[in-house]
Amino acid sequence: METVRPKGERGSVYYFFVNRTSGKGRSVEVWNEIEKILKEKNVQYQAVTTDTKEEALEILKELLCTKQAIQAIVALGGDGTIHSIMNELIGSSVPFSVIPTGSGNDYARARGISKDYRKEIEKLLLNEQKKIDLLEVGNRHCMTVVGIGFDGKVADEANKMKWKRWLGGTAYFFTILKVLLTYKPSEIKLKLNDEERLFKKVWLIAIANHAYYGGGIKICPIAKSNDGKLDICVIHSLPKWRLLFILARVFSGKHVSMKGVEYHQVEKIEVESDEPLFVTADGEMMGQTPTTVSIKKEAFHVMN
Ligand SMILES: Nc1ncnc2c1ncn2[C@@H]1O[C@H](COP(=O)(O)OP(=O)(O)OP(=O)(O)O)[C@@H](O)[C@H]1O
Repeated sequence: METVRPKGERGSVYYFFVNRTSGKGRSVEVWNEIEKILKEKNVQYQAVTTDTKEEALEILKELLCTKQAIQAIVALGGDGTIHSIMNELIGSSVPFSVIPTGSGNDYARARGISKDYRKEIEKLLLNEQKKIDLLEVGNRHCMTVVGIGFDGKVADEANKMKWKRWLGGTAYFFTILKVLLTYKPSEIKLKLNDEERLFKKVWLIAIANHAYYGGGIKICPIAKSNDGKLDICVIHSLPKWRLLFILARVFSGKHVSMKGVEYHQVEKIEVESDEPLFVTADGEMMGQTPTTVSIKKEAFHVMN
């Protein structure tokens, strides 16, 4: 860790949490460039470079306990890094920011946060803040999308893949095709706010705060994190071959008008299934159904 003094409020420090494992090891390269900019601009900062989330969260926890004046916590990583840091930060008023260096970067994609770190650092130094909604799933929070069913299985397989980080977004695409060969749809009971619905053959349920997951899949194209709503996409009652047509249109978000696709906006959803299904949030495994997801309005302070 290195500290450089100061600009802006005396004693306020920007903390950069650099996940060495995200992307293709890109975080550290990007961090080295960012550090040069911060030194040029005489910005007060500290870097925390970590190989595991446990290590990062322990340091973050200690930092939040010290009452140190924190200007912002900035993550260099992908959606998994954002997920773990956000879950630790929630409840504090410390603002969060991200420089996307992961393989999927769906949070950044949805919010228009670019990989041009120079531009993002300029924005960061303006110190403008806003509050965004989060999804609450069990005792965790999610920034982007909760995936249940087929996509939960895909995320599980993709996370196990050693070569995921070398393929980037394409990793998810290949995994989708692999899971498609064996996956069987399930019977699902949904409670959408107070309305109960039974679906006989559900392939997937996506519950979104932002539009994208899986490295650019625009599953809930109109999802926004400032509307106090969960966007829900249910894909059901289709033969397997028709899923390929949906897949072909989901990257542009045009699948929502297709047969077998239902779209809802609610504040709370409860999901029960005839057999346990994987539940993921921000691409990280959360557990299995049954589960409840609700919106937490303006629950998180962000800077970009
Ligand atoms: N601060 C951290 N330092 C080290 N490892 C972390 C940290 N936060 C999370 N991790 C772990 O690193 C893994 C990979 O990180 P991340 O998901 O950000 O990168 P990615 O998989 O390349 O990007 P994306 O999720 O956008 O596809 C996560 O699944 C998580 O277990």
